[in-house]
Amino acid sequence: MTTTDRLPVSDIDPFAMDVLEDPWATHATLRDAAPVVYLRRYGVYAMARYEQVHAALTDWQSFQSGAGVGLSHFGQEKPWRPPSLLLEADPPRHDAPRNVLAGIIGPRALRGLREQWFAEAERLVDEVLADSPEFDAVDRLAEAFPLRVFPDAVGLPQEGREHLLPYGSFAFNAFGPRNELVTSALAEAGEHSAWVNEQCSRESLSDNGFGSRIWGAADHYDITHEQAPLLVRSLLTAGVDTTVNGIAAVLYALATNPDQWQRLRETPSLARVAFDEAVRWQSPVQTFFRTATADIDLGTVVVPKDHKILMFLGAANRDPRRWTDPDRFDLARDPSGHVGFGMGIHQCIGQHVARLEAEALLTALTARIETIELTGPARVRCNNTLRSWQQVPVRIRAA
Ligand code: HEM
Ligand SMILES: O=C(O)c1ccc(-n2ccnc2)cc1
Repeated sequence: MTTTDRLPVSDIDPFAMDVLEDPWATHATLRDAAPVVYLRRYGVYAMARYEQVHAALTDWQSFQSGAGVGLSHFGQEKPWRPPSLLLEADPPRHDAPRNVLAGIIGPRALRGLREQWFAEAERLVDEVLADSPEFDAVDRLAEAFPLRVFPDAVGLPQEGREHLLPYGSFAFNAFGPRNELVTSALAEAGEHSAWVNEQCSRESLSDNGFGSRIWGAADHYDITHEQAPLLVRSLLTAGVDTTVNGIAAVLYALATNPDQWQRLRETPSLARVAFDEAVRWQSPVQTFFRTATADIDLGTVVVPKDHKILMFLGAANRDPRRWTDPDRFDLARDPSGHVGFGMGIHQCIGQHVARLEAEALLTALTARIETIELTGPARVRCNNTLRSWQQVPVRIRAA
């Protein structure tokens, strides 16, 4: 780390495979270096402390999303696909799409799905229990459950759903630099993208699902008919990979902290707290970028207009300046205020879907399983944005 005119400069590559595999030490280095560190390799300004990340997330006027929330600056290079109407938009363009989606996947809208998703979780856990007591929790639970409930809730046809995970994985890699994670998936990305785009059309979507309700919002002039397919695309991009890795995170947390698993079994109503504490502790979405709309004077540093700022959500969620014993997964903690779902006007609109899926699965598991423990090393699947799990091998003992 060197400091030129008080701006700490670093040659750290946060998108290197070894850092993506195990980011925590790099986060500590960045946090301890300074409130803002210039990453010379990418020419971006990194924030890893809770205070600065929270401030950037809640100041959309200075830290815009409209130039993209990845490394690429949409004003300087062509986006790989038409920009998101929510994630990659600022007010006022951001507002109507956000309000429409809030009405369709917000907490009230999900009430009708609770009973069905809880029943589906019980069916899945019964099936897993009927097989071997040793299995991969990523394959049998973290991937299986979201894929059982979410595509149906959107109103997708059965055919082609295998495109969802690889499409999402590519989209999350595409927020980062064009490294091997992007180039190695380019060939197949076109096919996944074509299927996803096709599902966004009105005729692809079954009645009364999230997708047809988005088209209904266009019929009521809440958004235009040109915007409707892009809103459906947001759901297809965001709706699976995120929850798969959020659920993998909470299963990994519980399998590696038996005392916390027992605490959850004694008090199953802690299921939602357990999920949010896992989102804080692992941060399934590790980073997002912003772009300076003007020279931003941060006291120690001025971020020049049009430069990218890299916000380390995962580092902020483990900042000892904000959290007591931050590296510990602890159900006694109140995790509210974590930035794992972002903060401010872009705060995750799908967090309620994610929490409901996790609550349904954890409730089914705590009722049926006495113990869950790791039987071997868990394996990370490197991704430029997601903390993604390849494998979490567990052994369970039925209750
Ligand atoms: C564990 C699961 C999830 C995590 C950790 C997560 C994380 C995040 C984060 C950090 C943001 C803020 C982005 C920013 O500030 O630039 C965000 C926004 C968003 N999320 Fe999620 N997400 C999850 C699940 C979902 C799901 C299941 C959906 C859809 C069904 C979804 C839809 C969205 C949308 C549309 C936005 C953009 C909101 C806006 O810009 O107004 N997310 N999410
Ligand atoms: O509009 C899109 O394509 C899009 C929207 C949201 C996400 N996202 C990230 C974390 N939670 C959701 C990803 C992609």
